[in-house]
Formats: sequence, structure tokens, C-alpha cells
Amino acid sequence: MPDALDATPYDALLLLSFGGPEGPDDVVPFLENVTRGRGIPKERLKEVGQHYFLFGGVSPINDQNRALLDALRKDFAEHGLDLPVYWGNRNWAPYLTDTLREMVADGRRRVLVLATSAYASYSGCRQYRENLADSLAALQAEGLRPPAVDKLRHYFNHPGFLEPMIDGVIESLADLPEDVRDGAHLAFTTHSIPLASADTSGPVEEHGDGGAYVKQHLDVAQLVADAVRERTGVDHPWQLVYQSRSGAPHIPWLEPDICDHLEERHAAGAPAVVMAPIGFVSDHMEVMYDLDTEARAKAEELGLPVRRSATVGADPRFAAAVRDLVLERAAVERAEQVTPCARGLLGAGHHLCPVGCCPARAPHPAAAGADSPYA
Ligand SMILES: CC1=C(CCC(=O)O)c2cc3nc(cc4[nH]c(cc5[nH]c(cc1n2)c(C)c5CCC(=O)O)c(CCC(=O)O)c4C)C(CCC(=O)O)=C3C
Ligand SMILES: [Fe+2]
Repeated sequence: MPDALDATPYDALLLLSFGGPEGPDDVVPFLENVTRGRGIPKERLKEVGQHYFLFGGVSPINDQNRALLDALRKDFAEHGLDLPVYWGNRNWAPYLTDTLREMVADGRRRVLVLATSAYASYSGCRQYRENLADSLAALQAEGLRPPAVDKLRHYFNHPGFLEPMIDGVIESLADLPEDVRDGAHLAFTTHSIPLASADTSGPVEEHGDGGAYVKQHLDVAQLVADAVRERTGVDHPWQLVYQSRSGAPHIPWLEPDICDHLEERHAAGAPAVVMAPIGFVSDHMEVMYDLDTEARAKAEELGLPVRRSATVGADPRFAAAVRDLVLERAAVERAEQVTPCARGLLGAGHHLCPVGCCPARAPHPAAAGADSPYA
């Protein structure tokens, strides 16, 4: 057995994810959970429901989280990190509140949260923290004493998140016909969000247009493109593009959309495109529908060869990165010196989201940050 690793003061890790439907009857209630109070047009909801029905009403995200749970438990066990791992979702079973209730029953008092979202922004960070606050409030209303919760820092630039994506792009390039391979363009994709959310993502004073959300993705895209160039000897042109836009058409969101980008690249003479979904942690519905179905159909219509590279999913290097982040944060909480592991221009981000970080449309309590109403 290796020497035991120390996660003190934490006594549990909580994998916090989006959740997804597991059958046709789940789809509409799931979408109701996701969109409660968000003002998403009915037409968009019907359309998104169809994306799920196309796959039997099943999102792959829950199985992907089960695989990640297994990978985390295996990694922790193999490295002597004695920290139980729980799983709860924001929008589908196992629901966050139920998992937190179970954690309290198991005597967990100091919980570290791993969200399956690697970047800043309201949708990718604060919304998770708001849902945590809501669940803690629900426990309190039941007469339970909520545990203290902290959230791991954004891990977009951790090598354990980057390396599997670099391999994925190299594999996708290798899978292209040889005559178009070296000329292939790289389209790094992430979820589009409203411009207003992008501009205010992360501490507002530090970032310009597009905020931390766009800056962080550009950092990752550059790191992956540089690594691909170093390892293949070929310099592939690249661009950060967006997908999965929703909301009312008159509200500006980040652009260009991947499908428009494919058209534009094709017209500009690109012989092939590798789509690399750097904005996502696993190959969930956004990847399976928006890229593998919709964007692929667009590419076929254009006669443009495309490949879609893998997300990190349950890669053992990602599990190892989570262990590293847990130990880093635990050491920080013990007031020990640590050198956080991060690549790129931005470096390691804050451990504690500051007051006003990625603000919501309407003020709402958020846990696991400097403005948390909980300890
Ligand atoms: C930044 C971001 C991530 C990445 C970070 C993260 O992973 O958290 C993400 C992930 C996901 N988004 C998902 C699903 C949905 N997102 C929606 C709506 C929205 N997402 C937004 C942003 C993001 N979303 C936004 C600004 C909206 C508009 C309305 C709102 O502000 O809420 C809607 C409603 C219909 C629609 O508008 O499309 C659905 C169904 C699933 C599950 C997939 C599955 O089932 O496999 C996952 C992983
Ligand atoms: Fe979403």
C-alpha cells in the first residue's frame, strides 16, 4: 500500500453534475427541471425534446458520470486516498438534495464538490453553487444541519484535463483521409452563452469582452493546438466556435455557431475539420446531437470531411487530476504551501469564488463562495 494521502479537513467528495433523462418518460419532466424560471421559448424546448427522443429519451450523461465515479474511486483507492465519493445532479436523479441528505446521514461534515464543468460563467459555475445553496436550505428546512461545502477550482487548464483532449485531436486527425489530414482545420467548440453572461463571467474587473469564459477557452484551444503542432509537426489553423445556442433570437449569444463555421471554412477552402468539444467534460447530449448529428449532417451536405474528438470522460488522467486538485485544496485549507498545477497563460484560478463572481440575472444565494450564506 502506498502512504496514505491526506484530504483533511474534507471527509467526502461530491461529484455534482447536470443530470439527464434515462427514458422517454423522463424527457419532459427533465426539461421542466432544467428550464424552471429561465424563460426558454417553448419552440426551443420542443426541439430539444426531439434531440432526446432521437436517442430513445436517454442522455448518455448519467452513465458517463457512473464511469467517472468508478474511475475516481479506483484512482483514490490505488493511491491511498481514503475519501468517499458521492454523486448528485442538479436536474435529474440522483438529485443533489437527496445525495446531500444521505451524506449528512453518513456523518459527512466537510464536503468538497467537483462540478462536471471546467470553466467560469453563470451556467458553468454559479448556477451549480446556487443549486447547492438551495439543497442546503432544503436540508435546513428539514431540521438537518447542513455540511460545509467547498467547490474545486476551475480545472480547464489542468494537464489531466488537457492531455486526453490533445490525444483525442491527434487521433481524430489520424482518422482523416491522408490527403486532407495535414490541411485540416481545428474547430474548438463550447456551449454558446449570452454575451452578457460571457462579459460578466469570472471577476468582472479582471477580464474584458467575453470575460473569463472566452479567455479560458482560448487558453485551452491554444494549449491543445500548440501540443498538436509539437507532436505531429503540422501547424493546423484553429478557431474557437460555439454550439447549442438557445434563448430568444434577439438576445446576442457567443458566435459563430459550429454549423456556420463549417460552411465558412468550406467556402474558404479548408479540406477537412476536426471538431474538438473542449467546453464539455463528457460526450453528453450536446456532443451527441449538436456535433455528431447536426454538425455532421451539415458537413456531409457540404462534402467536407469532419471528425469529432473525444472529451475527457472517465479518462484515468482526469481522475488523477481530480485527486491532485483535492489534495491541493485540502492543503490550502490546512494553510500549507502548495504550488497549484496549471498550464497556459491564465494559471490556476481562485479557490473561493469572490463576491459577485459570474452574477446571475436575479440575485440568488450561492454556496461554496465568498458570498455563501453557509459556513
Ligand atoms: C455553459 C453550459 C454548459 C457547459 C457546462 C456544464 O456542463 O454545466 C451546459 C451543459 C449542459 N447543458 C445541458 C442541457 C441543457 N442546457 C439547456 C440550456 C442552457 N445551457 C446553457 C449553458 C450551458 N449548458 C445555457 C446558457 C442555457 C440556456 C438557458 C439557461 O440559462 O438555463 C437546456 C434547455 C434547453 C436548451 O436551451 O437547449 C438543456 C436541456 C446538459 C445535459 C446534456 C445531456 O442531457 O446529456 C449539459 C451537460
Ligand atoms: Fe446547457
